[in-house]
Amino acid sequence: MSSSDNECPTLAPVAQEEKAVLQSFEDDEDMPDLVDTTTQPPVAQSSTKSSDAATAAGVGKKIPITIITGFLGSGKSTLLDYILTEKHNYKVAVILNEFGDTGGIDQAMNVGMGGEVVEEWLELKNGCLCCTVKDNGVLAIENLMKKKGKFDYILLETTGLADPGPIASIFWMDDDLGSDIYLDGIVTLVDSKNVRKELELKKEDGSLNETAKQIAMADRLILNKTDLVDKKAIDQLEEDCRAMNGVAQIVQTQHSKVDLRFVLDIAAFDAVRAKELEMAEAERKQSKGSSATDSQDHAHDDPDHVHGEHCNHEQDERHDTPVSNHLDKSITTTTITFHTPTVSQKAFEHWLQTLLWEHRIPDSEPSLEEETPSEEDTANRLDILRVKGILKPSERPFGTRVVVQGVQELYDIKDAVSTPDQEELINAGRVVFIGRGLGNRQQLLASCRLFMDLEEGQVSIH
Ligand SMILES: Nc1nc2c(ncn2[C@@H]2O[C@H](COP(=O)(O)OP(=O)(O)OP(=O)(O)O)[C@@H](O)[C@H]2O)c(=O)[nH]1
Repeated sequence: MSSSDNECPTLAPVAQEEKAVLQSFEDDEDMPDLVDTTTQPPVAQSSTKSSDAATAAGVGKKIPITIITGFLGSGKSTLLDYILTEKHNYKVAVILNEFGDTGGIDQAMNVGMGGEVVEEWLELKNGCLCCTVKDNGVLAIENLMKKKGKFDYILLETTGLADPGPIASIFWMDDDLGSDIYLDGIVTLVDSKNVRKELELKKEDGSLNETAKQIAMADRLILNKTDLVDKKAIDQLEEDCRAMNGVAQIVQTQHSKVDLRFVLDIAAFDAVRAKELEMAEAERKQSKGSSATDSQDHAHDDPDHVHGEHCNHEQDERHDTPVSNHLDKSITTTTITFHTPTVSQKAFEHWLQTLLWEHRIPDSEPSLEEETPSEEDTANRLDILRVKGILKPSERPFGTRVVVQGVQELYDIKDAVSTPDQEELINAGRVVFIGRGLGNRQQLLASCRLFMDLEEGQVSIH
């Protein structure tokens, strides 16, 4: 499937829903068995179209994994619960990626509820499934994969304090795992009532906080708990989220109830279409337009604005609800479009590597590796959280298209499998960057032209 499709694919009916939940284990050797926790009668579905993954329940087929993330209390467990009790044609294995030892049981008890009590689950040792415990995490998944054939979808719920980047990279980049599973997408729950406060939480080292990263890296954003905010505020929140992440599809909901096609089997890391990226850009522009009008007489637009007695807009109901334009404005989405038949992949990668690895927009000057970064450097530091694009490399036979994917410092370029859309036939491609420090677009454009040896007009930025 293509994530660019406006309509998500429909899932086939199931003869028997089977939920595979894993029991907890104390060490890496003690791998749990998959257990059936539910046997429920089939419910008629609206379609009979089957997904590739769903029909690939046997050995030798890749299994999709969806990462479900979001800040504490945003509704991740509620979503898991909802997915597991809804009808679909997947036999789902759930991984709870816990942090610390207090929340695990509560969360595990939330999993797989459908009237029944789930008695067994997998709680990954050492909590956070990030770089420091990557090997354990990989081992756990490898062991899990030995049970292949008993399930055909993996849902991984992160802790609310997780940076989804390292977790995603495990499943996206690990060569051993890569043969068995693929990262289908990152789904981020947003607590519509509290997200603005969460985004204000500062990290001591000046790095981006987890909520910001979770929103920026999402393929799907679920604005949850809309019952706790008024409609105007939730619409504003959607606009603000789109300004941060212009490529994620966004839905508003309560109690994490979403069409399962919105979150499962979205192939976000495979199917990238130029048209889709262009649509994201158009939506973003629309959002900006309405925000600009809105902010003309509204001091909330000032990132340093603090609400208080001096506020001259007490009538604004947003004072009682999440207030507009207080999402992390340092994170933006920027789109580069190449208006040439092809571009050099080698040159592009060179440029991309500097952006991602040196955390700066390169000009002709190389960085001084040994130099301790000043406060100003830290403030201006480029932090690209997500890259998504499609290119036609000049080094390849004409017409060949490649998909560019990046999560934090990792990136991957592989051949596109989708048929080209009109946009891809016309130009050499389009790449979207989401991150902090992308505000100076002219500098970014100049840097791109320099590295890729492009004339004015051969590349544009939005
Ligand atoms: N009012 C309201 N409450 C909700 C909604 N969605 C979830 N909740 C409640 O919010 C609380 C937290 O939801 P969870 O699903 O446990 O959130 P979580 O993200 O898994 O939380 P952590 O495990 O702490 O990170 C629970 O009491 C839910 O019942 C909603 O749309 N509206």
